Amino acid sequence: MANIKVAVRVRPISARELNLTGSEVVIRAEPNEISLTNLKVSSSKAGDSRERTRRYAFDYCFDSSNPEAKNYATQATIYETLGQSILDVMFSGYNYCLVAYGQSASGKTYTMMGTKEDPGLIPRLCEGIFSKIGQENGYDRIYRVTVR
Ligand SMILES: Nc1ncnc2c1ncn2[C@@H]1O[C@H](COP(=O)(O)OP(=O)(O)OP(=O)(O)O)[C@@H](O)[C@H]1O
Repeated sequence: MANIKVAVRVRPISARELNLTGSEVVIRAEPNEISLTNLKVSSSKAGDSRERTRRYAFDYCFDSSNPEAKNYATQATIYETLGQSILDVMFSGYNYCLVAYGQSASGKTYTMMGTKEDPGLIPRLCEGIFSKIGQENGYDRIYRVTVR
């Protein structure tokens, strides 16, 4: 199993971005692939050396661009897909590092922390840690949880 996994999440277009002229790139997220279509490049590509559609593969791709869509990835979806395996690794005694990377306003804080009403990965993981400890039977293990 690879030691590093990369997940991409597509957030909704903001009102500000909608008003921007020139934001003519269409994003599609499949479970393991993101494709970006530059609408400025014609489908025939006549006289244009640029690719109209570029595809990028990742371990996980979450489409949170449209809450009405069937495949909309909620905060719970992200936790169920990533969080559970993180807990399994942690409870097997390994260290785990979770990093959010992306440009400003791309949704790092929303995904990691979320809101009070709809928490993100970190609060859900904290709950998961304590609920897993609570499920452990017997007194042969002592857990020490620290926040640094
Ligand atoms: N999946 C999402 N669904 C709905 N809204 C989102 C989502 N992701 C981000 N947003 C909204 O987009 C805005 C920017 O997100 P956020 O603050 O998480 O970005 P950031 O990457 O942490 O930015 P910065 O690096 O500048 O701190 C916020 O208003 C947030 O609520």
